[in-house]
Amino acid sequence: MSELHELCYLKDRPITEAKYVCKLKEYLKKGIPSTYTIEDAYTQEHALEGPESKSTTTPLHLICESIPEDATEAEKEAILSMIDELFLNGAGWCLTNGNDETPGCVLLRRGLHGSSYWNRMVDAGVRAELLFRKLEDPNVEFLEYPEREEEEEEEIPDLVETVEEMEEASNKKAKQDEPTVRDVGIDDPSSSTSTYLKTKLKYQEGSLVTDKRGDGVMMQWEEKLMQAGCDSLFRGIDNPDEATILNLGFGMGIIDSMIEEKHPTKHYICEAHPDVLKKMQQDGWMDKDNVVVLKGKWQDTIPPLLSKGVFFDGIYYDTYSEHYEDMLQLFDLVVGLLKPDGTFSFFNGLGADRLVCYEVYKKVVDIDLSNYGLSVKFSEIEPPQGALHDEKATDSVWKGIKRAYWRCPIYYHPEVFFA
Ligand SMILES: C[S@@+](CC[C@H](N)C(=O)[O-])C[C@H]1O[C@@H](n2cnc3c(N)ncnc32)[C@H](O)[C@@H]1O
Repeated sequence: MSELHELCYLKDRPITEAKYVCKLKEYLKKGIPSTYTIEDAYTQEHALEGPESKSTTTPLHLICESIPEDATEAEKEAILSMIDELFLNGAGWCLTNGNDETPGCVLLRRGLHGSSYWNRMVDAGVRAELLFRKLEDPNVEFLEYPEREEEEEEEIPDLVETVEEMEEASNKKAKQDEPTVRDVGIDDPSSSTSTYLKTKLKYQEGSLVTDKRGDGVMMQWEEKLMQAGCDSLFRGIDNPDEATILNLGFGMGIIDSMIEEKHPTKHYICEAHPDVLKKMQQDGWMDKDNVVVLKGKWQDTIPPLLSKGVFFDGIYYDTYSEHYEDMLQLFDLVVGLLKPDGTFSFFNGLGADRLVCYEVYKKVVDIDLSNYGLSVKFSEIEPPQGALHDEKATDSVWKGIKRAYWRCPIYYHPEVFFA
């Protein structure tokens, strides 16, 4: 094990600035990467060759694992400085160790959710996500690093990755981690809309799933979340008989049935999948006087409404196989279609496969909406216990479903309105 890793075990108490932060800065200045893992150190120490280890126990993981329960205020400050220093030097907030835990997950397991350490992880995630967006933006030009003078060159240990390598690695990781609106797996054919729309669907007891793989598109256990969504759409309306509502994504029609119970004047439903449209036809949705079914992708059917003078009291968004980028495009339409006192809400599954990512996206969404003069308020809803259990548990809601798309102990229900 390297000296850097030894330091991050925080064994020598009290933990002080002089003993720990200064030493850490020294190691980082020497060129030891902030992402140097104990697995890398082992491989180097034993001069091993072979495939690189996939698990990455970084210095941040070690610190999060080692924070003493009885740390004094001064010690906490020193530990936070160490975390800051690591982030300043490119440490990864979402790298996972052998137990598939990010540093934030380690804190959560240790009961440190909501602590200052936890907030540091979330803030680093938000910064990384916003920076990644800039790196991807073709309109942003980056200055080249100036060539260093020969004589100035210091000897750097061969552990150091080049800036390009570090950027490339972090970009690759960030792309993989870009959340979907509903968390579909990377290997899932439904992770692209065009493939999803060609995938056969099946309605079965309590869920709508893809026919062959059994991926959950929508599930009955989300009823409570849909009820919260429906209530939000009518939030600012005194008389529901004068309400115009838009729902994007019919699925099992759970939220649309709830909306209908409130008798809105006009209820627009946008749906793109042929099997879902067939079901809507069978169940009489096309024949309801107040219902307008927009057949096709919202990207095609909603923009024409902008020039038709249609405005909504409530807009709900819950699709499948779409990414956060799609949602950003939707915000352009929402600002044009929402009445000044209207409410926009959405199924919030952004990053919902781990709490730290979920909280990062909670902040990112807030920042993005503020660019449109919109504010978001989140309320907390407890998902049913069975949603948190794996499919072997008797009360699991995931029985027969290929992959759970929900793993958070709390649902952050969003209500968005003009600030
Ligand atoms: C998770 S379900 C919606 C569930 C719904 N909230 C409910 O209460 O039952 C997602 C729905 O969005 C539809 N969808 C996916 N992409 C779409 C798009 N680009 N435009 C319109 N509908 C889409 C899917 O076919 C699916 O019916």
